[in-house]
Amino acid sequence: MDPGLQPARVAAPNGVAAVRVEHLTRIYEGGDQPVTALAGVDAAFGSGTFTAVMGRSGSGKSTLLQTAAGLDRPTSGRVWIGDSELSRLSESQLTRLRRTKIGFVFQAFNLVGALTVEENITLPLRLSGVRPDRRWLAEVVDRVGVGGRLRHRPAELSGGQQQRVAIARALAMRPTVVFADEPTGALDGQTAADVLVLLKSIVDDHGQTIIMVTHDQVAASYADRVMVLADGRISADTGGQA
Ligand SMILES: Nc1ncnc2c1ncn2[C@@H]1O[C@H](COP(=O)(O)OP(=O)(O)OP(=O)(O)O)[C@@H](O)[C@H]1O
Repeated sequence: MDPGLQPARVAAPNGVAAVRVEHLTRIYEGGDQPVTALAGVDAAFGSGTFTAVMGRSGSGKSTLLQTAAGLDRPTSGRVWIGDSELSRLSESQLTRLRRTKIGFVFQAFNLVGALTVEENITLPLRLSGVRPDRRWLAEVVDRVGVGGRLRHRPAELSGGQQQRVAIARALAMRPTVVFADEPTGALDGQTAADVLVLLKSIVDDHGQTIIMVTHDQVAASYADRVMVLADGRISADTGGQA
């Protein structure tokens, strides 16, 4: 772990963390034996911070991301996105919150091949029926550097460009938090570095909050906090606890 890492800012200026999890537990039933993927995780992710979540395969990283992002319900424990506590929300409220407050970036980009770059970026807005904030969108497109490719299809772009489009799409709604699962896993070293510089600059310049799962120490070095999971628990954390 990089000893030069800065301690995380845990809370937003108004005292509300962008994301908070309390005693988060996820047990998968159904197999021969129940699997405890998360065993009571407590953590707060301050507004404007960039956290890398690391740990060996099977340590619970994806499960933490999925439950914190409201894609999966925990077995017990609670999750807040800003001041919304997810277990209090109905499925439709949760879907709305995911669409408006949360951005996702995945290893496999997950762009829609039949849509243009511009249509991909504005898809979350159309799905939520939200009127686009044209100035913000222009800023996002400019920031990720895909302005010259708006009418192209994803297949016409390089992997790095596709991931930049996915990042623009994740930011289109001005979400409270962006969850990124191995966002550079499919990219070569230089392209990965460019994408990580972009993510970091979005945190530094726009106060965006990013939680990124990665296996890669180099990728983690761009974050201002590194949290390590082992057997569903936090085994190391350069930032503050909840
Ligand atoms: N749907 C599921 N059903 C049963 N067990 C599961 C399920 N999803 C995950 N697990 C188990 O939960 C544990 C944590 O899995 P998780 O995917 O969160 O780990 P991870 O740290 O993200 O791993 P990797 O780095 O390999 O992606 C593992 O033991 C995994 O086998």
